[in-house]
Amino acid sequence: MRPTTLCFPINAAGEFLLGRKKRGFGVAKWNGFGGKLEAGETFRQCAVRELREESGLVAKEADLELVAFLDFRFDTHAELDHIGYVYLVHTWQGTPAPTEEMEPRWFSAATLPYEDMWSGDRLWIPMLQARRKISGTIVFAADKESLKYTEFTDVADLTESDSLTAF
Ligand SMILES: Nc1nc2c([nH]c(=O)n2[C@H]2C[C@H](O)[C@@H](COP(=O)(O)OP(=O)(O)OP(=O)(O)O)O2)c(=O)[nH]1
Repeated sequence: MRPTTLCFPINAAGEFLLGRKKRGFGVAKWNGFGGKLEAGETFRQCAVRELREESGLVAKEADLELVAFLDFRFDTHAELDHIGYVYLVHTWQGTPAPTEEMEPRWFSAATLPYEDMWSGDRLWIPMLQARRKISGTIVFAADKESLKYTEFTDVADLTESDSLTAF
């Protein structure tokens, strides 16, 4: 699968904006806003575009704080393997609006709906809430849902890799 981006808008109260996905990969799950890189796009361009398309929020590339690099692997479905860059978004224009793809809602840090999120999220999202920057590997089992293996490393600094935009 193509490389992906994922944005989590955070408001002044520290709440996370999540959207409940109405279609596609991860349907019915709550998640941040993101999707696959399009040809010729940089990761930040993709992140800004997906955030706007899925939540209605308009952010500038410079307002995205890169906080994680995640390597998603599928034990028995290698065609689904992909990487993702994760951003926190502190500044934007507009207000969250439901779209045909996503229904947005604010959640306090302590009440994220992990039971209706990707199964690895409860492991790494709290690291981001603790203001850590991480690089991680998440291996899903044959059911494409449960976790087979995870590994997370703190990193001092993160930069998008240009080589990953060639696909
Ligand atoms: N929180 C979380 N997000 C994940 C995980 N795995 C994973 O791909 N994502 C994110 C990365 C992307 O933002 C999104 C997958 O991309 P997508 O299928 O929605 O891409 P898209 O919008 O371009 O595709 P589509 O709607 O046209 O099918 O899900 C995970 O384990 N946890």
